[in-house]
Amino acid sequence: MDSARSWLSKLQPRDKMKAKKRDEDGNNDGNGDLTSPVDDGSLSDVTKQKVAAAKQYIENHYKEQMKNLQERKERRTILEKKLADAEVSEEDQNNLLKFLEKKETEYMRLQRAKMGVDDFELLTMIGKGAFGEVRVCREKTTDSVYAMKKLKKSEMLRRGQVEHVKAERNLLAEVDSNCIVKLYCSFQDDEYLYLIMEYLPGGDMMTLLMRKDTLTEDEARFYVGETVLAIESIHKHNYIHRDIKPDNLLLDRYGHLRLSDFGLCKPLDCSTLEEKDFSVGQNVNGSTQNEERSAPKRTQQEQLQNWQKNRRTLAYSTVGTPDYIAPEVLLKKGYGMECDWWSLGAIMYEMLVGYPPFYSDDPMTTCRKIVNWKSHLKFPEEAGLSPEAKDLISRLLCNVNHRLGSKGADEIKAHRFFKGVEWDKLYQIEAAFIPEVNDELDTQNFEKFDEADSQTRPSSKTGPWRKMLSSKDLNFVGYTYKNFEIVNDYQVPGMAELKKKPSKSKRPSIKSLFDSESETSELSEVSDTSASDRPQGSFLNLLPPKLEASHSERNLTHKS
Ligand SMILES: Nc1ncnc2c1ncn2[C@@H]1O[C@H](COP(=O)(O)OP(=O)(O)OP(=O)(O)O)[C@@H](O)[C@H]1O
Repeated sequence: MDSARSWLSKLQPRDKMKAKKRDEDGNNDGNGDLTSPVDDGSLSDVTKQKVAAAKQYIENHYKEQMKNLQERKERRTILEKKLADAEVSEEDQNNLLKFLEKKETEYMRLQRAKMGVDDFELLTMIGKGAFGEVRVCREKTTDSVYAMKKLKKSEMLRRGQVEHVKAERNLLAEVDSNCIVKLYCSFQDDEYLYLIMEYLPGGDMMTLLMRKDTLTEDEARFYVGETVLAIESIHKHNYIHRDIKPDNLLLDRYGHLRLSDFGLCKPLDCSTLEEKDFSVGQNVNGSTQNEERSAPKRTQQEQLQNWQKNRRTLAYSTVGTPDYIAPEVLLKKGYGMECDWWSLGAIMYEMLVGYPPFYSDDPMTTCRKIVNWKSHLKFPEEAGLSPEAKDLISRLLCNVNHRLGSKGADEIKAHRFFKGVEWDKLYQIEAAFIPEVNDELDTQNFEKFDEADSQTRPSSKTGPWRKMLSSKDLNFVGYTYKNFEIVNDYQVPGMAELKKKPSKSKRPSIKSLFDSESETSELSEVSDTSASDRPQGSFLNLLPPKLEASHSERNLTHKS
């Protein structure tokens, strides 16, 4: 922090000049000293905002620096240790250490280089949300393929989502887990924020469910299990997702699940409603519960068809779907991590029944049903759920106090629905479905989007929010980020090669000395290894013996 202070004191004279200029312009904001810690009420909002932004910038900068330094030290220690253990001549040892230092310097230079949208070739659109779009893209200098999520700043400001989008970036940058989509870098220009993520070509759970109608319990066990691990990993970092839904469960090329879309939750606005609005028999549209009850009861099949007809429209609408949101979140009563376990229950129900538990054609009615879950949670006979599945769902879709998971994910893992699941092997075994992916740009597992539609959208450059934006917009300070490991793999010539698996020769090759377990596993996340390179094992290993036969039969039809 000492260096932070000296950084600030260097800034002072120029900012004092700016403040003086503002004073002359009649925009007096007090003493004009940006670093003054005393807010005597004379500071303008703009100045306060600048101070906060500078503080955040400095904090991020030094946190990042410390992390880099630490990692650099660790890499050196690992190499030194490996060299000490190996039969390598002193000269080779020195050369390798020098080589590492040279590469480290190159990294630092790369890290300082500014990334921008022009560094990427934009390809097929694979997703559309309330705030922007997601596209496959290719980095021009390296040919590496990524997914680019582009978010409109004006939209973020208008909807008060700035903090949420920062949370998303922070979570992606902070949590390094197999279950979370990996962030490579983030940057911004005047109009947009950009997240460059790994491209997960397996599609999302919404698309899978729309293609399959329902999953078997064995298949659901696999996906619900991986979702449990994903939720657990964000909870461990003290994040709550609040908006877990099938659209946010992405599948990698091997069919394993990763959680995405943190912080951009857009719950239906029920803030004007109170519990009594949901409970006295009148729904938010003014129709009564009796009216709804008197409507002809749909069979499971009819309800499923109706849901599928409306599903995509709901997903791309600006309000989104409330179907998976916990009652306490809807009621804005204050909520904790348990709300994510409710969403898990709703998703599990949809996997097995075909539509979510509180589905209605009108989203506000869905909200009412969620809040009154006691009288609306029903399991259709036709769906034929096992008692274990019903029990788990019922223990997730219930009051916070009784909800499984409120004392940690282990409570859920221990439920009898998961009997036989080896949790620490879940991400290494064969997935329930292996997506068909023909090449790194294949987008067959995604919906087709109308390109013309995205280009005709009005530019925020002309809107009232434009005034608040500039590429140095204070609202978005601290958004820019680069993932060292990824830059490392792709941009430093020779480094990826150095991280390949050890050669089979008895004497370790110089290159193989760079290998470490964590490095190779990280590399396998992004490199083009074939499915057969994954650890052997099968989803069948997870299942209780009596379920195995039915699962393998289904595998024949689902896996091509
Ligand atoms: N890294 C990725 N790899 C592959 N597909 C992705 C990736 N990120 C997002 N998608 C696709 O884009 C869709 C929308 O992404 P996401 O939900 O993150 O965007 P959003 O604008 O925040 O949407 P929402 O309206 O749900 O908040 C996802 O459902 C998925 O199909």
